[in-house]
Amino acid sequence: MDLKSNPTSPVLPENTPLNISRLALRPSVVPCLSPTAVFSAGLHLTIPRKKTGILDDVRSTGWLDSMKASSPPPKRITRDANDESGAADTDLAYRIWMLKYPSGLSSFEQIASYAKGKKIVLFLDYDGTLSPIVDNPDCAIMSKSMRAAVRKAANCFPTAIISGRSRDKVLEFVKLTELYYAGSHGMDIMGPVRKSSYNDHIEHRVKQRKEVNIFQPASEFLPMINEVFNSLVESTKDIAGARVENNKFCVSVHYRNVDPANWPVVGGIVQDMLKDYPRLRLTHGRKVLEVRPVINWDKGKAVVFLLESLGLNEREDVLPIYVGDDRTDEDAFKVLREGNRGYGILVSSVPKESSAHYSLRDPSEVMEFLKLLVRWKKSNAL
Ligand SMILES: O=P(O)(O)OC[C@H]1O[C@H](O[C@H]2O[C@H](CO)[C@@H](O)[C@H](O)[C@H]2O)[C@H](O)[C@@H](O)[C@@H]1O
Repeated sequence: MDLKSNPTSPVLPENTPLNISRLALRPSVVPCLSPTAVFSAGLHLTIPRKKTGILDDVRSTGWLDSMKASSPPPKRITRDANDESGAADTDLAYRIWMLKYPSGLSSFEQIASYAKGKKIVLFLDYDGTLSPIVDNPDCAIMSKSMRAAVRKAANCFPTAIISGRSRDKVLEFVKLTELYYAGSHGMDIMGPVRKSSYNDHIEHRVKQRKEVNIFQPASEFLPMINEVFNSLVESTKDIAGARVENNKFCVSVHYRNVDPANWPVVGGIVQDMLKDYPRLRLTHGRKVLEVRPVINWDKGKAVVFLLESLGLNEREDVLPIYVGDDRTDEDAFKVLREGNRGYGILVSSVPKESSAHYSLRDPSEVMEFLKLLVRWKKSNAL
């Protein structure tokens, strides 16, 4: 079948570029405060605009600015006197940002009181949430203590990992069979066996002596994704540090280790390639360009699908909690916020505009949060 010209449901009618404006950073949360930053009565910061920071507003320009803004700068190890004041400004901006996105740890009592009498369902992103961001994607190993925390959480609550990675890769990292897994940004779901309105795309399998449903709404894109993967490997092979990852139903083009002077070259290669594939689109992650099918499917849809498969969708007595760090997690945060269904928790060490309700600074805080949930569940079961 010629996928370049043959749309099928749930494929969108036309190429839908990333809506950068909805991901835009508000000037009031940019962390690089100058001494002239001004407070207004409503704890609002007025920050003179600078066009040099990595967190510059991404609305004004296209994909290149989006690439620059895609990940917080690495933490400095040494600081001079000026850096100290910069660090204080950054910390202040973070604390102000937390008024809007309170810490999931310090607000735990509030979350727990809302969860009382409800069944919690946990959704966890992988990179940047369960494992710290590292330079080499193959080395994003999950710590033993994090694995233990996830295992304990999964013994208390239905738990799913929703990742941009291929499902096999994320299972290889996490190594826990008691979870549900959604790879390729939710386009490859291994979930519980139950009736669902998505029957057309569901395949029933037995895996590890367990009956599971495999849901792959973009399965017909597989040959195209492979073709694009091979072509991107070839066209980026001479760019030092560039790395192309096959995530089964999407392709990641990493530029974290590419000299920033060459970012436009990487971006240009991906943009040029997309011209030949109008049924693929580009999204941005943390120092990564993601090429994926233009289908009406994302991590938010995957959350709803899994809730439905578990028989827990749209129930007053169910509280879904989604923890994630990336732009693609925003689709899930939105679903939870818009339907007033549950809580999104953004993992970020820098202020970011988000549809999440709460925040956690880094994976170590995610682990603490999971432990608190388990402790709370056990003390409530007594
Ligand atoms: O949805 P996620 O589980 O967060 O996956 C999103 C992407 O994560 C990985 O890339 C990111 O983490 C790498 C390891 O820390 C880092 O080197 C890279 O810069 C980040 O973008 C993964 O490699 C991608 O394929 C995923 O799409």
